[in-house]
Amino acid sequence: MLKSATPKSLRWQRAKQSLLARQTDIFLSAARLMGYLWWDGTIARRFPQHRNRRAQWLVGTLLDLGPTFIKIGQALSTRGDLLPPEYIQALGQLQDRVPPFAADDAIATIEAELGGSLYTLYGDFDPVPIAAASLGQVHKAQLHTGEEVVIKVQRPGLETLFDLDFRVLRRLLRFCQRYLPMTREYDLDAIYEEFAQVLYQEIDYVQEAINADRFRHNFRDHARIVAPKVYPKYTTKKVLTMDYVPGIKINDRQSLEAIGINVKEVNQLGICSYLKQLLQDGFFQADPHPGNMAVSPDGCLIFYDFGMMAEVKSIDKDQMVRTFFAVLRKDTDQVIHTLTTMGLLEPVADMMPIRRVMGFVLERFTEKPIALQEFSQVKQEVSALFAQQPFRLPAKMTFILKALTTLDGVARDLDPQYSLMESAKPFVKSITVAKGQGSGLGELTKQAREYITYRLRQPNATERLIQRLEERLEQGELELQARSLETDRAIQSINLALKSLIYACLTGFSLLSGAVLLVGSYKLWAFAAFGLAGLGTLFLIRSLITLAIRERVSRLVR
Ligand SMILES: Nc1ncnc2c1ncn2[C@@H]1O[C@H](COP(=O)(O)OP(=O)(O)OP(=O)(O)O)[C@@H](O)[C@H]1O
Repeated sequence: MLKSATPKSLRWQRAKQSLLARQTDIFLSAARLMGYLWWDGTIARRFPQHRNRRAQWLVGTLLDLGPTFIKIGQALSTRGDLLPPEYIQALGQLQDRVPPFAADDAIATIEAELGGSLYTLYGDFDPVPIAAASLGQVHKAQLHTGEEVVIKVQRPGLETLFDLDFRVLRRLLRFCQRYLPMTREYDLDAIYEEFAQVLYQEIDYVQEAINADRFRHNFRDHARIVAPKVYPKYTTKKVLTMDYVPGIKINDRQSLEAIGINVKEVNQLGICSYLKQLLQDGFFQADPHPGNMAVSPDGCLIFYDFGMMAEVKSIDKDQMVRTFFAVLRKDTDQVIHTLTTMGLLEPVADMMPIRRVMGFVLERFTEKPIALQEFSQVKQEVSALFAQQPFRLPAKMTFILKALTTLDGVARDLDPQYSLMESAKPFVKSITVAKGQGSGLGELTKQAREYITYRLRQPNATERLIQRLEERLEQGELELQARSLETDRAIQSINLALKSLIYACLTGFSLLSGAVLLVGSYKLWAFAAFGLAGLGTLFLIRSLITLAIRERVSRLVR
């Protein structure tokens, strides 16, 4: 029997899990996290080192709680809008820190699932896994027919643990909805349902095999995109056997450059393959993190993981060409129209916030890399979008956004200056020169002509400035303050006249009081009142003189 080092036991790896013990663990961790987030957001706001420590605590806790929570952490690692940057950075490491499980357990699963002893099934098997992920681990092996393969084996007891965790999470959700009013802002039920659906789909390797076949079929004419071939005879719900296709991790820029791979080309390949998946096939890999993509020594892009796929309505080539040129022209309405056709946006009564966010994205991000922090500038619009009832960002759109932001991170690791439009060009070229129905050539000619006219009609710098000001006024970013010199002068004169009136009243009242006090033999008080009257007279004279001078000057100016 093969032996391997048994890794340190974590809480979720206990042989028997009771609902109560699991619930206590999860509730306590959730309470601590909320406390920490509150503390970091208020009292320790100016101490990033505290947040760093807490972020490390969170990573440790998620690892300790096991696969369900590691997956939640991975999903959260792209939500810079929800968590502080220190947490985001720490959660990014979750991918590489999942401990492997014992080879004996992997072998037991393979034998139970495929119904035979290991060496009747495979010619060779390496007990040391080449990778360990949250849901399974990957062993290299060889079929009796000689093919080099990898076997992805699911972690033992994963489905039972998922069932338990999702029951506890449902209870946690009810608790939050009942006792924490601020959590009612989020549609927690929808998030829960979506998450459960995605995770259960991910632990079904038969489904993953079907996805992999479909993906391979879609890229059958693209020699530089590789998806390993699956062996259905050696595949079940918990065991997946596929061709061994080694490669260099896509974000390992140094190793790629060392063997002479052009990272710009890799970016182009990645972005074009995603555009094809999204627009042409309507079937895309929703989790493009660096562990799921690699580059072969001859520069091909390898996709490994087909557990998390999403479907969208594909669009025809004419519409694709139209949309591409609309992006170049920064034509917000056309782009919104395409997204609505694809079911990625739902039309609402007030489309202004959507238009503004889209305008912002087209203006800033088409020519240069996306900087997520720039989104803070349109945060108001984004929250306005969510506040709009019944506005809802369709779940698929959140998938796409997650996929695109992850892909963008990978692309930027490779080439910090990459340009989305530049990298997309080969894809646009490929759809326009493709033969067959709706080849897009006619549309391309029409769009290109319109684009040239658009470029020629581009306003000069001053016109652009005026246009921008107009837009900002329309969108309420600027308020117009009209001030006239004439009005200003009139207001100042009225002010002075009012002051004079007040001084006159004060003088009169003081004189009168002085006289009364004098008659009543309050000499001292009477002098004080006369003094006040004198002072009032001085001020009165001064403001009357100023008023007269102002009058003169304005008459002269006029
Ligand atoms: N066919 C293959 N050939 C060579 N290496 C592979 C193959 N499939 C997977 N690997 C290696 O195993 C690693 C994990 O694979 P994969 O992403 O499919 O596992 P996973 O359990 O679905 O992980 P996660 O869901 O966390 O992304 C990959 O990063 C890659 O290094």
